[in-house]
Amino acid sequence: MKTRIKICGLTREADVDAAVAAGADAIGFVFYPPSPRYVTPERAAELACRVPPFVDVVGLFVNATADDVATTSATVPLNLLQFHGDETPEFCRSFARPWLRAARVRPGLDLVEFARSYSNARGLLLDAFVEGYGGGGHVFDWMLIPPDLPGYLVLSGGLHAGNVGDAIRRVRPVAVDVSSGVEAGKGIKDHDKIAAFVAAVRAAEAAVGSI
Ligand SMILES: O=C(O)c1ccccc1NCC(=O)[C@H](O)[C@H](O)COP(=O)(O)O
Repeated sequence: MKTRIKICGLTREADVDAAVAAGADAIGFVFYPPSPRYVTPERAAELACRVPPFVDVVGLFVNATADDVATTSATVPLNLLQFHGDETPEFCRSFARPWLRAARVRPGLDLVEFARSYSNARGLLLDAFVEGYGGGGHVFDWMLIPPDLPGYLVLSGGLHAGNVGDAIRRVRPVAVDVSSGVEAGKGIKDHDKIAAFVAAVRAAEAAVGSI
């Protein structure tokens, strides 16, 4: 089965074009001001105009106010909201728009219980537990992922062309998400790394599919 790909933290037109051309299924904009990948809703709206139909535009929030989420959602044509902070299930559900719940994985976090409490999410994005909430370029221990995790699993955290094949073979996520692993610098994507990442995903899914 196809492993879908989200490229996150885009800030430039050329990088949006490169992600789309490489075959990304989703691109992500970070609406968290402390992040070096932060873009304003107005900037994201400009960038989103370059995204063709059937490529999702994902808006990422960390403990934003309901007004900020609503205002951003009215400014940018977001297909999915991604909540990456401490947002409650009620908060996540309150925008009448599909959403992803990020879980910052660490020992002791009951991921099955976490997934059940966010059962209305379109998917559970498993990321490393890093300072600054995300975008850290760190791999968490995939052995912490329970085999009976309900819902759709999006694997994130420190992925790159060199490890995403192993990630797909071991975890079998429905999608993978990457930011640092395809960058030349924070918020500056490396187009060769994007292409290499997508190629590695395609090679791995072909190999898994043949098993
Ligand atoms: O990308 C950021 O700067 C960021 C900041 C705060 C919260 C979340 C953030 N990114 C969320 C993502 O979905 C990233 O793609 C994910 O954390 C993986 O990042 P990386 O390990 O750098 O590939």
